[in-house]
Amino acid sequence: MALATNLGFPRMGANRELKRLVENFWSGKVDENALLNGAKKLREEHWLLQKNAGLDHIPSNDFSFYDQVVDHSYAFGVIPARYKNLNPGLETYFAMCRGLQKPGVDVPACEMKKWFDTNYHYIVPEFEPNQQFSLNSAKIIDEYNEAKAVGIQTRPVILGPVSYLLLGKPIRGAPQEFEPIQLLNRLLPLYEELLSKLAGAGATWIQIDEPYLVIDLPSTFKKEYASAYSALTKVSPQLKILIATYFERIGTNLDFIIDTPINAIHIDLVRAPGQLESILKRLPATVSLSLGLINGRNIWKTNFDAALTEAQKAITALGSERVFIAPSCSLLHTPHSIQSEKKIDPEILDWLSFATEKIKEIVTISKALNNNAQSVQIELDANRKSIQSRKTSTRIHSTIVQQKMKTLTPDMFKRKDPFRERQLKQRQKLGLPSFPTTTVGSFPQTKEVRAVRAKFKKGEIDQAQYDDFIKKEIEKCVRFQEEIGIDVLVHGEFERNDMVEYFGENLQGYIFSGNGWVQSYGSRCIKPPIIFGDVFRPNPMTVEIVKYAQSLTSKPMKGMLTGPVTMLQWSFVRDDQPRKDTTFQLALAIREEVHDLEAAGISVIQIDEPAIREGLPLRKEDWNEYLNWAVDAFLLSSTGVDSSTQIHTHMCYSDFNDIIESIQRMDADVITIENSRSDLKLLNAFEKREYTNEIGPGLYDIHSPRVPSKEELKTRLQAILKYISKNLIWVNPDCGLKTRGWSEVEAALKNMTDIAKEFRTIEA
Ligand code: MET
Ligand SMILES: [Zn+2]
Repeated sequence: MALATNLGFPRMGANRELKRLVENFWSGKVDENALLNGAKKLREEHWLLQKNAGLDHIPSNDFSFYDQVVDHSYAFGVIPARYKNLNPGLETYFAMCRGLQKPGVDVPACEMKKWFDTNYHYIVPEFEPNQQFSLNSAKIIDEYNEAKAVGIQTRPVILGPVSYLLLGKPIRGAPQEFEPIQLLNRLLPLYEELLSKLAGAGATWIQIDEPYLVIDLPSTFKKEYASAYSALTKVSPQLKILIATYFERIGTNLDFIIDTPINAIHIDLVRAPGQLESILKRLPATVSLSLGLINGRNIWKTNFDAALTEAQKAITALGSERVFIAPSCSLLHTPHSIQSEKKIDPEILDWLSFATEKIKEIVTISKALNNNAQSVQIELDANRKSIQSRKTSTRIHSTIVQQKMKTLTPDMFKRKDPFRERQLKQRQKLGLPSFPTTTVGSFPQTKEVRAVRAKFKKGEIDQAQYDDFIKKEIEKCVRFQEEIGIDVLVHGEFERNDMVEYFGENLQGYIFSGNGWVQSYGSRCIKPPIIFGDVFRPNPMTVEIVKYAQSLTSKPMKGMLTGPVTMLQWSFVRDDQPRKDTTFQLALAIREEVHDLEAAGISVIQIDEPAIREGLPLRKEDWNEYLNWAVDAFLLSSTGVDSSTQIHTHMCYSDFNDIIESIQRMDADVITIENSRSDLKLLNAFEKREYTNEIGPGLYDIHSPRVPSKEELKTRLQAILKYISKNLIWVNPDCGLKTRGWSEVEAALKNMTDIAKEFRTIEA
């Protein structure tokens, strides 16, 4: 019998109950008990949902209040010294996630990074050379027991020791030669202890995630993997170990684990379908194969016929008792269910499948394999119909778009003049001081702003009333920026629910879910729009608003757009054409908007590409192909302007060292970047490779409610000056301010502009 299995379920709940719960706890509206009870209820709901669907392996410990990696650090006692004096438990835990300011305490948060190539963020573990680990297995064991108490035998999920160490970084000041992986032997005994506790509690399977197995690793890692898994497989004969890989092909890294006596391997057959055959040939007779056939990163229905063909290959080679049917990765990256989607066009809704539906797909595929197709004939027929309907729908292809794509010429991918000449023209036109100040775009999306938008969407107020409200917000925002002396202003993005959704709503080829939320970091969720067809721009999207904002001030007002690669990365995208083609369609639409903004008198235009790096393929050999078209797409969107028009771009959470040539090739006149959470090491790239254009390295971290002091900002700017020449530096926060409150923003930006002014005189 092929088993129906899952690797992880989204934790937020059908209506983001977890978000509310956690945020209410942070603001003191509910106490710890209510938080714990609410979380327990959610976990139970999710387990039962999977059980009732008919899954054989249901995950536990896939729940988290913030992030599974920080949970893991907490469980293994990897708590940086700066949090050691806080109250143990949730205070320490959440301080690691978000920092903590209270009387006598002021600790910043840990660094946050993107989880491989997803838009999920994890908290980066910090290891000391002399790291002492200590096991606090309560969460993992309790959740296992909790499920058992409602009659569900779960398969606990934990992060594997090698990947865990590789995800972390040495603490500041650690000797150069120290690498966290050197701690493996010290860490393993605690894993053994944990596994033995789980076995003692009755667990029969454990899922150990080793996503690093899909990354390029030197062959010396065979030693680490071998020592880890020969130790862990010895712990208990009754506890079987599944090693999960996902997001890419395992490739030759299979050698690292194939000789260890593990019981099963999970592979991602959506991202890397080509790996099935070679793995089937090499799999030892004692090892089962978990087939990641259901896309855990996208929302389209699985093509059952295609999936069954693949699964059948595995069954023929291994026998059905050695085959698991599974999602490609944890379903964490998909929304909860399509059940609450009332507004999506029924034709398109019929093509979609979210986490809950994917669970059912897994079960149906397993049944078709185990019982014979007739037992699920209705489901198979319905699926064939949906797949066919999507293939042949007239809503997907637009001849106008196809036509436009054929008329692209090479000069649509470059600026008219080189940077130095543009810089002169822009300086003449804009007349900015040295150390010019700006912000990354958004200002606080207050409760009021969101409430008014909700009213508008429900039809409780009309367009004119809504526009009026937005205009007032813009005016307040402009006045504030003028008052504190910001040089390049923004309108504040109050009209935008989200930087991608807003543009998607104004483009053809997109649809929107009402409730398709996916966790991004902590309690923050995003609702990726869905690109289902050819993209084009029927009308200008931002011109009126930016024109209005410009009319309020004599200072330059920055037009604010989301770039093509980010539009792609943060949407659920078509899987029926190459990503490049979709991105170029987006780029062309943005190019038209840039053109219209310039024609409306806007001389500074920012095209945000925060996601360009996260789009990088996980395997280095695939990088060039991606970078070529990604940079081309940005160029296509941004180069149709006069040399005196200043193009900005913005990126966050990126390590630029290895893609600096591509960033240079993007040729933005100014780039603002995030660098305040991850020290200044990001700036190495700009220093060493002599990046030529202007740069605004984020002066402070906007992801935390802390207000940076002037001293702090000054020290940071001084440090930045060591990397970047003073006539190229811009002064700005490290990202948009929409998640912050006004009082913090006012205080922080005031400090920031004061420091810029000070530097103008010192450095003049
Ligand atoms: C994640 S990058 C955000 C950029 C956007 N312009 C903002 O300020 O919110
Ligand atoms: Zn950003």
